[in-house]
Amino acid sequence: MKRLILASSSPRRKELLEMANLPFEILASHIEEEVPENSTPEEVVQSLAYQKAKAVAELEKDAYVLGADTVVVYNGTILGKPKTEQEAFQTLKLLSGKTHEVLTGVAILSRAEETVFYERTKVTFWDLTDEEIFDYIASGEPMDKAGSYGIQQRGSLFVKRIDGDYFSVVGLPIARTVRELKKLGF
Ligand SMILES: Cc1cn([C@H]2C[C@H](O)[C@@H](COP(=O)(O)OP(=O)(O)OP(=O)(O)O)O2)c(=O)[nH]c1=O
Repeated sequence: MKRLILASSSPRRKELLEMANLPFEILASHIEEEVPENSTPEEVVQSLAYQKAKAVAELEKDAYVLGADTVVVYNGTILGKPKTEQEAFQTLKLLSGKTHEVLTGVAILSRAEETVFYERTKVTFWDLTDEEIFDYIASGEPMDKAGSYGIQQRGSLFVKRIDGDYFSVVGLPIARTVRELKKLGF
């Protein structure tokens, strides 16, 4: 029986992986994430997912360890979690009425093998009024989320169109992840 560890403190990733009906443990790594310089957003999410999984894989040598990372990309720029409410406002103002991409990188590592991939989802927002943005920030929802919104909560009210895996926007492309786990013998 193969052991699977989710290297994440995200309750959303835990819930999504639970849908797979595979037994797993959780061991979050709390590493200092190092963003590789001069790299594309696709490389960044895969590298960060790898770093999160690697930190735990080094401690748990007989397990498969899954790490993931989600970013929002607009106009080639990565928009991560907002550091301040002002930054959340600027981000949401930027995304208003436009289409952005959400990239989630996933790494599954064991001593013997590794799989790293990413999924891209395009999300189009309605035009947002400043009042809508202020109210949303006051709810506290944007602060721990890439791109300053959560599509699974009140952020859903901003979404006009989505093209790609919804669950990848929430934090883990579960269908692809399960397919990759099956290839690894789960
Ligand atoms: C765009 C978007 C992001 N998010 C979340 C997913 C991720 O949890 C978070 C991006 O931060 P991440 O650094 O990817 O993950 P995390 O810090 O929450 O968890 P861990 O590193 O321990 O695995 O933003 C949503 O919940 N909904 C959304 O619509």
